[in-house]
Amino acid sequence: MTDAKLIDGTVFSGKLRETIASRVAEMKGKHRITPGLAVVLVGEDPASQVYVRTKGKRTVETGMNSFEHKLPADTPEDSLLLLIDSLNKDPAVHGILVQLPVPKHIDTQKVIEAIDPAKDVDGFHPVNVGRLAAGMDALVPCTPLGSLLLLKDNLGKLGGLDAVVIGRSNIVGKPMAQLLIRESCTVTIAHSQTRDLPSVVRRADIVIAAVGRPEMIKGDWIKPGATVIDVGINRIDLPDGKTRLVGDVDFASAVKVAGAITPVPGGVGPMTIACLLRNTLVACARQHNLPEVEF
Ligand SMILES: Nc1nc(=O)c2c([nH]1)NC[C@@H]1CN(c3ccc(C(=O)N[C@@H](CCC(=O)O)C(=O)O)cc3)C=[N+]21
Repeated sequence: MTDAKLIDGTVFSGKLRETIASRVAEMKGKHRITPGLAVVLVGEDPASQVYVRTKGKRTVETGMNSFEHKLPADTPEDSLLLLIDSLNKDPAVHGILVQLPVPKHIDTQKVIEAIDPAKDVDGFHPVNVGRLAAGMDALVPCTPLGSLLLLKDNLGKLGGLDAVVIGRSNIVGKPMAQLLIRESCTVTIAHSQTRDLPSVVRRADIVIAAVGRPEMIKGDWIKPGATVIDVGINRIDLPDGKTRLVGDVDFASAVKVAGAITPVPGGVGPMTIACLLRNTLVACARQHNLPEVEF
């Protein structure tokens, strides 16, 4: 059998960002509105710093305003909540993202609930979680949304397909399952207590791997021809002291069996950032009662 088709998230996200940039230009030209994204980082975690820098760069490239707020690791919870309140009220800010995880002395749920749901471009606020579950217009979490766009680009209509989502987090697993239900897939959510995970995965036309365990899902778990979306981003240590990024899927064995598969890096990761910009544009349009932008 020939190897699986590679689903190129770098190329696809680049095209998506070009589309977003042209809508932003139109919004600036026609309506004199520049969409703005505020990103808040608490602490100095090096991976988070790199990631926030990339987001800021992409935001500006797309023609939007980027507002970065870097706070020390010992920032009191109250100060963070006050900053969020001021961003909620700032008319130049249409989207707010607080980089997670936040330091342990800060209550993550309190932070999420402090963000105005209309500006919650992560889609983590209970109002957006509920709206997605109820099939209403919502701001949808970026990683599941990016994964869905890749699936639709590869498979077209998803109705009737068997999808298995491995992982039940609020950030990926649960919203991913909601999106797949909305597309009329038959959805199974697997997790650490699922019995005989390999045989559950073997049923699936669509496999979404979001467990956070390096290379856990093996090729012989995959139904031949299935589409595999690897959401995992794990940095592993190599014997020579260097590090390497790997997904939750054992790529070398899965690529022999799957019909199509996302690589890590260069798969879902870049789509997450593109969808963040997409959500900022959508949020901006809604806040100004402009016609919906559809992607
Ligand atoms: N409130 C919040 N929202 C988030 O969306 C959020 C967050 N907090 N905290 C951290 C995680 C992580 N995350 C990534 C997004 C893109 C890449 C990405 O573009 N990765 C590239 C390159 C990775 C590399 O080379 O390091 C790739 O996979 O090809 C990675 C990681 C969003 N997160």
